[in-house]
Amino acid sequence: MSSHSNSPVAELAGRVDAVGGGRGAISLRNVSQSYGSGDAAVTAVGPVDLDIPPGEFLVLVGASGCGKSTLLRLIAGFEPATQGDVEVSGGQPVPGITSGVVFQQPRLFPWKTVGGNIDLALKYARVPKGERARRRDELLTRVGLDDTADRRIWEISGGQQQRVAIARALAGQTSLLLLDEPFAALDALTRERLQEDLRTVSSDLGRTNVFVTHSADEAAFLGSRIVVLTSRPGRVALDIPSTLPRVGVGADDLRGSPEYAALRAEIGAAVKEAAAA
Ligand SMILES: Nc1ncnc2c1ncn2[C@@H]1O[C@H](COP(=O)(O)OP(=O)(O)OP(=O)(O)O)[C@@H](O)[C@H]1O
Repeated sequence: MSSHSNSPVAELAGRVDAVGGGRGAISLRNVSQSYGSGDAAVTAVGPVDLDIPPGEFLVLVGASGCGKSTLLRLIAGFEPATQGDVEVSGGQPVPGITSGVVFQQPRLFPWKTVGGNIDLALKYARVPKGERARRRDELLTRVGLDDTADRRIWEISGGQQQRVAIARALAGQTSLLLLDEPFAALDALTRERLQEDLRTVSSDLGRTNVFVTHSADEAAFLGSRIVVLTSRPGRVALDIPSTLPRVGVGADDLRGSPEYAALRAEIGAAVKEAAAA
């Protein structure tokens, strides 16, 4: 078991979305995204074909500017693809409904308290008013932020703010979590701790995760499958299923294992090769 197997975030995962009916599945068919027109047109990504079954922890990795965030935005439904079909849970992606999103910066509402940020997410998730306070406290307890509901956002650390952002994403109880370099701005220790919590969460059945990163370390540690993108326009250069165990081994043991080292090296080499191609 991970050293954080009983962590609050892990417990929370058990409550998010029942498995079944293809919820959380992602299908990308011949998907491309371009910006601008004429000589100024830029194709950011594609064409990409990808099937992500429910429960997968897919890491998208590639050099800066290769289109990782663009692909994530298409899956979130923030913008329509210029070409191809994007389906989530068997239909069109709908922001805030078919997925929860965590960005590099927590993007919390600074004028609201910690609890107020979660309340708003519960409201958008159409959780009945009478249930919101209980659910909010439950979420905060389970991301390790007991007794912070009344704190202002600037009174808590960056790592704590990112925990609030994760709780907020989970408040919607979506079967898909999209994470765009969520730990990049954090110190190394906090980053490792949150990676461990997230990995433990993901080993619970039911939720699909798509996680964007530059880091081969992070990709090897987190992914049940790692997709390496080419340089812009990002296409699938390599699709690597991870054989690392997702439960039953501690984070330190995993990070110290030769299998992890080999996977990390394979990803690192593939990213370099794909960026140069
Ligand atoms: N709204 C937009 N308008 C014009 N160009 C865009 C837009 N969004 C992205 N691009 C371009 O598309 C390309 C891919 O950008 P994207 O942010 O998806 O890459 P990325 O792999 O996530 O980069 P990084 O790792 O640096 O965050 C870049 O060249 C970027 O400038």
